[in-house]
Amino acid sequence: MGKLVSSWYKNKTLPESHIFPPETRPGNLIVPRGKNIPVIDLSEAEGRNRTRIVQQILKAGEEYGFFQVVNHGVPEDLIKEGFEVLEEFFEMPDEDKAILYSEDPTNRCRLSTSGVNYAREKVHLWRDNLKHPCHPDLQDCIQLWPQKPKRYREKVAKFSIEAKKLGSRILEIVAEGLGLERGYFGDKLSESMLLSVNHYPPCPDPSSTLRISKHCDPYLITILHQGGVNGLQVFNNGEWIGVEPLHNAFVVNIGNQLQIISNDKLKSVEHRVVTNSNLARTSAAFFIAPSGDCVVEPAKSLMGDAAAYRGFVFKDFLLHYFPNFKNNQVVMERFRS
Ligand SMILES: O=C(O)CCC(=O)C(=O)O
Ligand SMILES: [Fe+2]
Repeated sequence: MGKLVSSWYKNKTLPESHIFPPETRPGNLIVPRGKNIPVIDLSEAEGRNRTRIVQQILKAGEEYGFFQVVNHGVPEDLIKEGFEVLEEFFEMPDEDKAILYSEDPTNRCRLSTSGVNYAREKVHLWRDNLKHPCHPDLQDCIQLWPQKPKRYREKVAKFSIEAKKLGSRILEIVAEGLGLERGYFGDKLSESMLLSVNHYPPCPDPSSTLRISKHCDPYLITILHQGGVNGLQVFNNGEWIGVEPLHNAFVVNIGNQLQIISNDKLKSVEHRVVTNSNLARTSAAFFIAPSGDCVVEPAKSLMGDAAAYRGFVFKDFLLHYFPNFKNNQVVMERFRS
């Protein structure tokens, strides 16, 4: 519990345990100006401009693996109240948070620090994290969630229902763009949803550590709200580009499973989060994922001459992903045909 960055960071210099080796330090934190991931206005998705929106999303998924959506239909006050309660959670005194602290990666609802397996890490990340399921059975999942702050369950339930709806809407658009039936992703391929809340305190030496080191998300698609503080960077054409925090936007990124199902048409792209010396940052990632026993494989109609991947059971993907996530090529190579 005392290991949470938020419990000890004040008035400290960066400890040895959080200093990255030179080759993976972020070093130069300045990202090129004027380079951004596409911003897509979803208010037009249901009207006569739908085809254009479908094309924009597909193009963004092919070129960047990332895009932002605005006018997405999730009510602003619901996002605001959801975020308030998530921030309040991390501001609670240590004794209130201690009940949920765990270093066991198999724990379904847990507060932790750094990466998935603290004990096995050589260097630790500058982040604390709260993770729990929100779907398929919300009522069942809620029983696992924090009981404090008092409004946590109510506000986060509302937020996660909306995030799931938005995810389903985007997956329908993606299916349409790929020439698949609209409900292609609707069943087992998107049966689960995990909420991962990152809290990153201000850091005394941003050039030597990271909030999250470079990785691809192993799931189907991620719906992320990055709060109002920057730090998220996406690797594109040999350089890191910043993802600007836009008022009332969600960031969407293609997970490894969507790259596989699309037979490499859509790209799951590496991203990382750099630290900041004066501001704390809280972000909420909703990971939409297949059920553990779901078979994932390239869609038949997208295989062309050959399937780029063999079929596998999703839980086997995760078993291979977590020990290898630092190298996306190694992760994906195992499942290539
Ligand atoms: O904090 C962020 O903006 C991104 C977090 C992220 O990449 C993740 O949780 O997988
Ligand atoms: Fe991520």
